[in-house]
Amino acid sequence: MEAATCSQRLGFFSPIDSEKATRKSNGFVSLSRRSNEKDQRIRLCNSRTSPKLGNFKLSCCVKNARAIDSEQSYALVEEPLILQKKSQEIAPYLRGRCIYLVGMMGSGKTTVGKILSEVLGYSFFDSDKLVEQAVGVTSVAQIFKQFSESFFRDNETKVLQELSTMHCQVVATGGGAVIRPINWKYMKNGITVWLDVPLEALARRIAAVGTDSRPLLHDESGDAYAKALHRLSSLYDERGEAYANADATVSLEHAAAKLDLLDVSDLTPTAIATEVLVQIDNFLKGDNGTMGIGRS
Ligand SMILES: Nc1ncnc2c1ncn2[C@@H]1O[C@H](COP(=O)(O)OP(=O)(O)O)[C@@H](O)[C@H]1O
Ligand SMILES: O=C(O)C1=C[C@@H](OP(=O)(O)O)[C@@H](O)[C@H](O)C1
Repeated sequence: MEAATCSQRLGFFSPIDSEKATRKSNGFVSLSRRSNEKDQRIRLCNSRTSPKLGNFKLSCCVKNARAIDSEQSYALVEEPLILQKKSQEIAPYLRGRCIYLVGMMGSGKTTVGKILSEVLGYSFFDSDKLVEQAVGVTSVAQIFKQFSESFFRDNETKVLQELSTMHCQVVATGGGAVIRPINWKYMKNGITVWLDVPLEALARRIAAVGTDSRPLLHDESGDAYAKALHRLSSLYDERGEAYANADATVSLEHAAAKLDLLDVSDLTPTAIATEVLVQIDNFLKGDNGTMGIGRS
């Protein structure tokens, strides 16, 4: 559905091209227009978390509203609709195959994976959480501390083996799942997608949330961004080739360029989820020229 149709369907709003749109600091997107009598403002969904039209939280108020022009804001309103359209387009060709998101720590596997699962009607699993449940602890950090990294890796492989027998799920894998060839055997029962995020952006995200839950990055002292960037760089040197085994790659740099964005940080998780579906579609059509398995 086009955004204009959406707003028209709401019954009391003119087509979108006569409106102004902007994102609020709370993540909501506002559409506003000036009428002869008063300003009207409508709040649509939180575009970061609620891609489904059916989930739009709607409220309308009449007050003096300052409208800000921004082409990017129009895109934000339309993003959930574009995502939904793309998912409807490729769903029949997925035929229930699972989607495995791989990528470095902090690349957005969990955030984007949840959005994808919702729009595709799939279940969502975070393999780290399944390992925690299997071991009976509450954090991966605890597993590394009480047992060892190799104990964690063994359990990660068992979890991926179990998941590989299932259908209709999006799996956010742990950043290191790619290093064991046996894990690829299990993940290749579905479609694997690499979220390729520049290391500087990863370090910024991780510095913002802290490294407590990521034992391979945890360091008590020093500048969090610099430490994270340094450690991520050496992990990436070891793993870069392994990530490239994925069936499809979503390069945030390419995705940002496509949308005329200067910085990958301006890409919303919804836009990234859409790009995942675009790249899966290319893979299914065999457009990547090497491993296409055909859409039908
Ligand atoms: N597109 C994005 N833009 C900005 N921050 C993001 C984006 N995607 C994820 N994040 C943030 O980065 C952090 C790591 O994301 P997460 O989804 O947990 O990554 P992963 O599962 O790959 O480790 C979280 O704080 C999340 O909110
Ligand atoms: O890169 C890695 O080796 C790891 C990534 C983590 O998952 P996320 O990528 O979800 O942070 C988690 O599996 C563990 O801390 C090891």
